Amino acid sequence: MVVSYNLLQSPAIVGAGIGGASSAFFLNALLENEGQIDVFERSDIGGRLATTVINGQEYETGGSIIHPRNRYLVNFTRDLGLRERERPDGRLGIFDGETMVFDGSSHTLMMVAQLVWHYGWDVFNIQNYVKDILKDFSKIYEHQENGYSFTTVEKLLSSMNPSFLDKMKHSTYEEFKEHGYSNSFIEQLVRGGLRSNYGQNDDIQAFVGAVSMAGVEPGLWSVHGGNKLIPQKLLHNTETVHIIKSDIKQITLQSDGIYSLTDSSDNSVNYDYVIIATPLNDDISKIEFQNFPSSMYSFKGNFHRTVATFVTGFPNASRFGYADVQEFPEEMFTSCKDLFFNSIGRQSPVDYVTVDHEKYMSSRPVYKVFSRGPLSPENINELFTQIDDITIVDWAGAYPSYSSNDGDLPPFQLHKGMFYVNAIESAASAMETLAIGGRNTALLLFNQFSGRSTHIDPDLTGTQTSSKTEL
Ligand SMILES: CC(C)=CCC/C(C)=C/CC/C(C)=C/CSC[C@H](N)C(=O)O
Repeated sequence: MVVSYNLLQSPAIVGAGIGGASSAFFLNALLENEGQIDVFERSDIGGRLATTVINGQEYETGGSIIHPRNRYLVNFTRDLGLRERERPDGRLGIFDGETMVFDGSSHTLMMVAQLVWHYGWDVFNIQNYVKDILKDFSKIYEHQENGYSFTTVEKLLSSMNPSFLDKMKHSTYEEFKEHGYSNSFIEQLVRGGLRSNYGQNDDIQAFVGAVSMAGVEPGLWSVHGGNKLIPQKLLHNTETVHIIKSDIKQITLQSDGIYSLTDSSDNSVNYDYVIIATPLNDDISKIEFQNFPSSMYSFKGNFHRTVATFVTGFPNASRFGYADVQEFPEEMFTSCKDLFFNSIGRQSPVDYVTVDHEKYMSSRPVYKVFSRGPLSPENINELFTQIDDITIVDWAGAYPSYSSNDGDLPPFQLHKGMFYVNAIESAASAMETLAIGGRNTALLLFNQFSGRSTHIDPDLTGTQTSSKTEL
């Protein structure tokens, strides 16, 4: 099919993280490298891709990781000439607030044996559970290859499998209980993973619970040099992208249907298409909407606060029942719902390489503690001894605060020519879901202005979409 289009103005993308960068990348491909895409980059770049420098070395602030079946992130990493970061081996432990209820070995086979000893067949069943969901989830890649786009998160999820919507209406605990998993498996491994990945407990909706379980599988990785290199290089390598360093504080709908973007210095620019790639939730968004109809979605949901406390020092081994600090696990999950911290993990710098392992082992260890609020000096002294440095990153907009029944989801299309990448975070917040949201908004914009209405909200249930490649 030949599509003719005439985009008179540059479209604007507000946000230069993974969602904004993938939106720009895919839109550029759809526009066949023509024209200009204005990307507004905030001055306070933080969020999931930020890094924290301690003692001259850079560490990932958030917990963002890549699953080998995250097609976009894997392809971006390869195509941008980036590579997987090497990682020192690590043991997993689970602390229930009193004692260590699981203490894993660093040897994979031994660890599997220990998991089976503790949790029985649940260990194998969870792998099949995640595999089955990932199989359906992967259908989105074919839909997007075929140029299909969705105006709502519900329609996008249903195109993968209508049952995904049901998962948003009950809790993770209920989901795994229904599937026959034991209480100890759910309360220790599932809850522990959720507390580490999303700072929340197993009472939140089950779709995010499933994504979190994909996030505790073996074989996950980050990018050498930092995950932030993906959006940075994506934007840099896309010739038609014009980066504007500016904080957009207001979007006004004019009487002629044009969107006027105003920044913190009161400069305004007009666009007929805008993609917003930053969370709009009331409690963290600084963007105000003017003159939009009252029927436009209102962003009442909150974002979850996670504090990352980097401690250079030694863990207080005896507090956790260890005779020696060497026995302390590299990654510690917690299973107690109201414990003052969510997880503790030994950190390696973003440029860690195995050949430097001895240097890494002989230097003072750096641990990252995730918690819901700031740790008190007593908290830190309970967890660590011989402390050299404490660096605190208060991450107000880590991921949405989920509930057990997330019904009212924000749409991808907020207004005729205004789209919203981060709507997808209401289903599950992860780098890959944001890349999918980014491509969906690029396709929506393109399909809309080129009149391809059959490619907007198609009913794909029961159809096997062809694998025809069409960006
Ligand atoms: C629906 C399922 C089971 C998977 C979808 C594919 C997907 C998005 C996998 C990502 C798994 C992952 C790395 C989860 C970690 S939690 C998110 C993390 N905090 C982040 O910010 O990336």
